Amino acid sequence: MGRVVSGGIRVPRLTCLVSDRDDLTLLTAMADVGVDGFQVRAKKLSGRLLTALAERVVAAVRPAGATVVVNDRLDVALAAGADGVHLGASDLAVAAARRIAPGLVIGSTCRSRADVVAAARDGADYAGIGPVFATASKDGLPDPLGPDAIAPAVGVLPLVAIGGIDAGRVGEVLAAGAHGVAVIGGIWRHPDPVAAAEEIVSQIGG
Ligand SMILES: Cc1ncc(COP(=O)(O)OP(=O)(O)O)c(N)n1
Ligand SMILES: Cc1ncsc1CCOP(=O)(O)O
Ligand SMILES: [Mg+2]
Repeated sequence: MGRVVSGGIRVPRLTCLVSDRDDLTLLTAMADVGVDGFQVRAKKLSGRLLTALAERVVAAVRPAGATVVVNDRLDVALAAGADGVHLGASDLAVAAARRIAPGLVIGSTCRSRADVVAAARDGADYAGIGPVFATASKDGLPDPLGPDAIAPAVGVLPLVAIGGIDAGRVGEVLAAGAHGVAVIGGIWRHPDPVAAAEEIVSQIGG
């Protein structure tokens, strides 16, 4: 499902964000139905516990070929043997992460085409663009960008849309030019998270 974008790096089409509060026993089933990316995002865990969580996620989904990225922490991504790291505005700078880890997948949070251009210049592999829609999963974000913000940012890096995305909204963000989507509530707050993930996979198609 993921496609090679450069240097052999596959940027996932569907990234499921995973925290320590989620049912980790479902991860292998999600990977088996086609979730090709997982992001370990547990903001309150110590480095040690976050590493243990990331190792568990890697063990659960790597056999199916899914990519695992750690949110915020390059050191944890390296320690856990993850494929990459997702960096936001208050994390290590993309350029510094790229110097330290030439072979890792690096994602960068972006809110505009200018952000995406800067992320590409600094060595990012993909841009996480959002929040596209309103989200209940994170406080303190700027107003939703709306799906119309995607098209102007296309053509620099693969865009992974995030924020309020579920199976019913995947179509419009992909039509706007997003390469993929990243999801919390649309999977984990669904009564059947594996079925919800499979439905998003089917909306993305091959
Ligand atoms: C794919 C993707 N895009 C954006 C984000 C947001 O990352 P960040 O700005 O670092 O905020 P937190 O997730 O750390 O709260 C993301 N995690 N993934
Ligand atoms: C971490 C983050 N950054 C922008 S939106 C978001 C949360 C996405 O969660 P959901 O898929 O439940 O809207
Ligand atoms: Mg972050």
